[in-house]
Amino acid sequence: MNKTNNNINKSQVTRANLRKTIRNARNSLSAEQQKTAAAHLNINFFQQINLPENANVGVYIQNDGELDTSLLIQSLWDKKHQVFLPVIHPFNPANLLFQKYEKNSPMKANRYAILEPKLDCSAVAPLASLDLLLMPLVAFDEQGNRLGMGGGYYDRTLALHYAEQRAKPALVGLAHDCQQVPSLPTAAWDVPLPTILTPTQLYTWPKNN
Ligand SMILES: Nc1nc2c(c(=O)[nH]1)N(C=O)[C@@H](CNc1ccc(C(=O)N[C@@H](CCC(=O)O)C(=O)O)cc1)CN2
Ligand SMILES: Nc1ncnc2c1ncn2[C@@H]1O[C@H](COP(=O)(O)OP(=O)(O)OP(=O)(O)O)[C@@H](O)[C@H]1O
Repeated sequence: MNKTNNNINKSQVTRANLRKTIRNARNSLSAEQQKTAAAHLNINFFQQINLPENANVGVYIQNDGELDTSLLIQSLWDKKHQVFLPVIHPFNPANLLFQKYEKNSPMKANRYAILEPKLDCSAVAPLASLDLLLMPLVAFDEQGNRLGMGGGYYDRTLALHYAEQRAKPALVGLAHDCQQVPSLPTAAWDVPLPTILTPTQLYTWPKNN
C-alpha cells in the first residue's frame, strides 16, 4: 500500500474514533443539561443571528444527544418565520430535500428513526430559497471544519452551493460546547462552516463562506 492510501486510512480511522468519542460525550449530557442548553440556544440564536422578516429557516429534529431544537422551532414559528426540515431523498442517494414543517405536518421516522415530514413535493423548498440552514454536526474544530454522522448527506447536498459560493442559505452549525475539538482530519468533500452557534458562543470564520 502506498503512502497516500495509508494516510487516507489513518484519517478515516481517526474520524470514526472521534465520532464515537464525541457522540458518547453528547449522549452523556443529562436531561437537565439538555434542557438548559436548548433554552440558552434559543436566547443566543436571536441575539446573534440576523434574520429577515418571514425568513425560510432549515433546522433539524434532535437525534443522538444533539442540541435540542424544539424550543427554537417554536420561537421561529411564533416570530412568523417558516421552518424546513431535512427529508432523505427518496431516490437520489444520500441527498437531502428540505420540506416545510408546520405544527400539524404529518411525520414519519426515516431509516435512522429520525422524524421527518412525510414527503409532499409541493412543500419542498429549493435549497437557494432558504435564508438560513442550521446544520447538525458531531464535532467541529477551531477552523470551522465539521464532522457529521458519516452519511455524507449534508456534504453532498451542499456540494454545489459551496463550489459556487452561493450566498443563500447562510450555513450555521449547531452544537453543544462539548462537541468542539482542537483539530479535525478533513476530507476533500467536507464543507467547512462559516458560523457555529453553541448555547454559549458564536464562532465565525469569514474565509469559510
Ligand atoms: N437530527 C439530524 N437529522 C439528520 C441528520 C443528522 O445528523 N441529525 N443527518 C445528517 O447527515 C441526516 C441523517 N443522517 C444520519 C446518518 C447516520 C445516522 C446513524 O445513526 N448512523 C448509525 C448507523 C445506522 C445504520 O447504518 O443503520 C450509526 O452511526 O450508529 C443517523 C443519521 C438527515 N437528518
Ligand atoms: N460531495 C460529495 N460527493 C460524493 N460523495 C460524497 C460527497 N460528500 C461526501 N461524500 C461521501 O459520503 C461519505 C461520508 O462522508 P463524511 O464522512 O464526510 O460524512 P459526514 O460529513 O460525517 O456526514 P453528514 O454530512 O451526513 O453529516 C464519504 O464516504 C464520501 O465519500
